[in-house]
Amino acid sequence: MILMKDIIREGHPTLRQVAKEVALPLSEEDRKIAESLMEYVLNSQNDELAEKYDLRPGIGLAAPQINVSKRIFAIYIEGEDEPELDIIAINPKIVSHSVEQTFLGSGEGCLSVDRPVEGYVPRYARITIEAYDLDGKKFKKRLRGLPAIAFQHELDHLNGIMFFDHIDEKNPLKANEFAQPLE
Ligand SMILES: OCN(O)CCCc1ccccc1
Ligand code: NI
Repeated sequence: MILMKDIIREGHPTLRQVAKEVALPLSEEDRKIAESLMEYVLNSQNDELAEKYDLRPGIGLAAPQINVSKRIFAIYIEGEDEPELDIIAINPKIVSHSVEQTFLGSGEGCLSVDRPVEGYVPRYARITIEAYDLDGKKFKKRLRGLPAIAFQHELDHLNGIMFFDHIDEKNPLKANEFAQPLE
């Protein structure tokens, strides 16, 4: 299982690389990588396991964060009756997006960043995405809210982008006129 010691931190060059597309159907090795990312995300949201293994909670994890420069990530966001988003995404793409932007009022963090970085991270408010699942089957989703933000945060990792790259240096808490905070 993935532990915090397996997660590389800012300064590690792999976090700034553009990750490689993955061959389909998935090799056994790539399938195990994808499953281990989701296993970490779920474990980290389980209070008992997170405490037992000293895991920092995260709603997503991308392969580059365990020093695997491949276009794979996992996201799990709990919901009322069912998860808001529960995906393993292989070779993910944003195929269209709103002009309108959004941002988390509390800013963003990252398992690969061991410090708080203040500031709004502007994201597209609504996105249409395409990706492949573990079985190599293509799927398409329309996302908004936290699922849309999380998808963009993880996709950034596959392109060597960190959340703080989007924060306005001069005025970190400036939200441009298009951006509506996500309540
Ligand atoms: O890349 C995964 N990660 O570092 C865990 C946190 C993900 C995250 C996603 C959206 C907004 C805030 C934090
Ligand atoms: Ni991150």
